[in-house]
Amino acid sequence: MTRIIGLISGTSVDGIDAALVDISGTDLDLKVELLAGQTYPYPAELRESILAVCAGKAISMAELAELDDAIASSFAQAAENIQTGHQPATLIGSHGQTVYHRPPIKAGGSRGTGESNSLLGYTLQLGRGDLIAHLTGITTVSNFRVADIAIGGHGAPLVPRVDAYLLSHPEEGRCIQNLGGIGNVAYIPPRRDNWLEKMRGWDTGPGNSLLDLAVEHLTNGAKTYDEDGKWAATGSPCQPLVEQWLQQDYFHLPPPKSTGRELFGVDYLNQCLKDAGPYQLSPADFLATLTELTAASIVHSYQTFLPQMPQRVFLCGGGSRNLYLKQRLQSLLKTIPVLTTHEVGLSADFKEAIAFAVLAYWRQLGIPGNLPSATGAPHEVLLGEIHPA
Ligand SMILES: Nc1ncnc2c1ncn2[C@@H]1O[C@H](COP(=O)(O)OP(=O)(O)OP(=O)(O)O)[C@@H](O)[C@H]1O
Ligand SMILES: CC(=O)N[C@H]1[C@@H]2OC[C@@H](O2)[C@@H](O)[C@@H]1O[C@H](C)C(=O)O
Repeated sequence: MTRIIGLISGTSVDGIDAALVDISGTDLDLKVELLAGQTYPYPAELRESILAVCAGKAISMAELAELDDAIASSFAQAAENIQTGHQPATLIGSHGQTVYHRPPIKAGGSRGTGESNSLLGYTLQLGRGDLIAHLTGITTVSNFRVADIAIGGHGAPLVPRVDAYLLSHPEEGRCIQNLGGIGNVAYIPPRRDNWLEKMRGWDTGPGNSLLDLAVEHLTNGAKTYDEDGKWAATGSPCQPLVEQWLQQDYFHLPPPKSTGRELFGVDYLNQCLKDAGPYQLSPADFLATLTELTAASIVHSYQTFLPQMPQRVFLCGGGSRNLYLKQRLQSLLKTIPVLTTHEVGLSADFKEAIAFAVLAYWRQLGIPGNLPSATGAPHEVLLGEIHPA
């Protein structure tokens, strides 16, 4: 058994999710016990700087270096805090903070952002692992995405392989739907025959990113999200707008595929606001319409790209607390029950942090972490760079 800390700040940039876990086994016998989970909000100024860079602000190399180390220090502090009252951990898996993600393009294809001709993807997670290792005195694995990207994969999503071993079922096909800033799905067929090869995974598109940006816009920054989806629930979706927005290229791109705030960010929201102009929607109707787009884009992607629909859908990530979004997903999925991973014993809030603890553990054991059918990489590969303390 190994005691490990998993750390991630996702595309919502709401803070650092830290999980302290005990891990044993390797794949089908993999066992994870969550001892502590906590979200540590970024200092407001640091969050602002990160969001500005994510939105495309140009900064100098000196500023980049400062940002990298400010993030690493916050991650190290989160690792220290999560161990309070527990026996110390011997390993950290730190995802870091994504500030840029560019999916690869197939020859002759387009990634939809039209900014480069190179074929490989590129991704940048800040919060350097060697500084986290130095500050905590704990060996740290970081930079998980780059090895998959270097061989032609998207480097995302990476959690599906962990989902496979923690959430597969002998008879039931399952979708594990993360609703972070960006949404992503892992489809796990029943655990028989070549079930792992039959798995699928991809980024479904917006999770909370458009909703959060809209709430910030509509409240002049007073609120950052719609708690439990209460505001949106008082509105009604504008169906013609949803249909129009569903025409967007990304939703029709076959998986494997990945995306980020580069696509579903501020510019995207501004276009949505523009499109909504002629309909004169109330703020609640606008939020309900964005929620409907989020739910419908997810369900359409299952209907279009899965070999068969799952028997149950399990939500995780902050958006699983948005009851209106959950209700819309349930309504569109009709008889397929929509639950949360919490209901099958895995924290819906800390699953991503737990996953990076598992990926660090696999890296140390020499076990590959990517699932080629989800990242599009040509083969399995070891993920992460090890920084000894
Ligand atoms: N009670 C709640 N009601 C509605 N939405 C919520 C609630 N709690 C959290 N959220 C949403 O969840 C978001 C954070 O989710 P999460 O931490 O899973 O995202 P992330 O890890 O940053 O993203 P990603 O998975 O894309 O990397 C918040 O920005 C907010 O929109
Ligand atoms: C580049 C990047 O940080 N991608 C994130 C993002 O947030 C959700 C979705 O887009 C997913 O692809 C990924 O994170 C999770 C942890 C993953 O790799 O599975």
